[in-house]
Amino acid sequence: MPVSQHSDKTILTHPASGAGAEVYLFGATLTSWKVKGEERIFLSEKAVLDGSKAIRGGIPLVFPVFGKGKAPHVTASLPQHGFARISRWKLVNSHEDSNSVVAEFGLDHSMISEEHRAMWPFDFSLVYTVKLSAETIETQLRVHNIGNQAFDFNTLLHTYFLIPDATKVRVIGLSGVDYTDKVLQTTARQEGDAVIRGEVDSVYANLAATNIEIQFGDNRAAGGVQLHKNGLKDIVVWNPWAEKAAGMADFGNEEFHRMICVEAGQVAEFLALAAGDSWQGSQILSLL
Ligand SMILES: O=P(O)(O)OC[C@H]1O[C@H](O)[C@H](O)[C@@H](O)[C@@H]1O
Repeated sequence: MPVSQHSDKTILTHPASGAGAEVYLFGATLTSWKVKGEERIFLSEKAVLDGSKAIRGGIPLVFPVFGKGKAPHVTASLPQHGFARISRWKLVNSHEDSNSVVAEFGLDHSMISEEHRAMWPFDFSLVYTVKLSAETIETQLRVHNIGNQAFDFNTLLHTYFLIPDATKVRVIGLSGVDYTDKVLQTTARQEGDAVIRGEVDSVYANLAATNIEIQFGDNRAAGGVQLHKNGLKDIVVWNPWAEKAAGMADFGNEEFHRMICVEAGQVAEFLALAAGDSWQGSQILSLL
């Protein structure tokens, strides 16, 4: 079966190509994308997969706040990155056509904990669609305001890429973009490709470009992944490096060498969604 449901996760298989993906219902977190015989998504060997905390790796979904909300904003008491990544979603639909296999996951206000509902009292519905094709995977989030009052939200497809060597990776497509460096607590303009030489936590705001490349070395021959984004203005680049990694219980001490997060979303500013309105954003990953 191209889409099979197990107790805790959904497995998508693209029969003609052998490509595959796995999505945990907890957080609708995609934890694996295999294409051309290789895993492309980083999942920590220490990731907790029992639903007791956010999954360390894959594509956690950030909603409705990025990082920790700040008073007096209504998101101030929510956990870091919101509740979507720590709520149990359900598989609402699956289908296939000649090119792709699709699974759709849903989360709405009736499915989140009482505690989170009290912290963020809006009526919403999220639909997350994962579309696996022979050489690409598309992940799309739709946000529906089904209540009678407007709400603000951030969202982010917090993608952890599995890479051969963090010191060699280049993130292409950010040159000339202003960013907030959360490590140095400064703002700057990116000149040239973004590279990793230590802890990186940068929020690039309002990119005109829609294609970002995660190139594994100095040229395309080194391989890599293209991230094509749609309706998502901002990009976050993150690598915790040694010291932060050592302080994270669910991240192996040496794992920072083989991962980079390049995260497409709406985080520099909140988006406002009027009662009855919907919004959508997506990314398509493909190999370079
Ligand atoms: O540890 P988490 O809550 O999963 O957050 C992991 C990281 O997510 C984003 O990339 C943020 O920019 C970082 O500041 C944060 O450390």
